Amino acid sequence: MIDLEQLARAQQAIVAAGDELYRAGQVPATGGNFSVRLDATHMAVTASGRHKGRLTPADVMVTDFAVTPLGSPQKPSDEARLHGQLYQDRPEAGAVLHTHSRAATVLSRLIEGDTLWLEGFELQKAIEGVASHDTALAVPIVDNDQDIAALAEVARERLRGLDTRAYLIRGHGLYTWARDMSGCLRQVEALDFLFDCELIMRRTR
Ligand SMILES: CSCCC(=O)C(=O)COP(=O)(O)O
Ligand SMILES: [Zn+2]
Repeated sequence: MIDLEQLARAQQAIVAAGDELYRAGQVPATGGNFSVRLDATHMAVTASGRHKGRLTPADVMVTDFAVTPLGSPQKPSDEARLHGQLYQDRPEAGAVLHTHSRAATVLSRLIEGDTLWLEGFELQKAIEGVASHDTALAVPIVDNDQDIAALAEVARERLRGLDTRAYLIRGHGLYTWARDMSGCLRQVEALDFLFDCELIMRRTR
């Protein structure tokens, strides 16, 4: 049984996140998708194809973590499986944001390996679990795939056993998760700042 007041709060949080992220250039042209954990098996997630800067609560639907809709005729985000999988595998995840910024898109293409290493930036501490600028922050990278089930399996294997709060899909964008939506928004902002810094440093090397 879904708690309807909790669902309404989740819908509001997702609508507000879309507005903030669109204004920040993080989700152009309907890109991106967002979710909030509702209970042990369900999430509130954006419906597919919506403009993320112009969401209303009706654009946020309930599915289980296997992406079966609950009481909605709408189609969930094409990438909802990636959200559900994170809630299944990461008990610490209360909210998940997927964004398509320029920096995430370009930097993930410039790196040939499967990891972006960020080191020496004070803002690394904005990521949950990071206590010092002095530790290297690893952001796993997986190759993009239009087959979301296949992409989900590759991401699950890549993340297995890692204490991370984010990964990049090459040429596509960022997934990040946190205890709640405000932590998740902070991580999107911090990671994108760090991606920008890394791009500038690579240009000046
Ligand atoms: C035009 S963006 C292509 C699809 C995508 O990557 C995305 O993030 C949005 O898909 P959704 O089904 O969640 O709207
Ligand atoms: Zn996407």
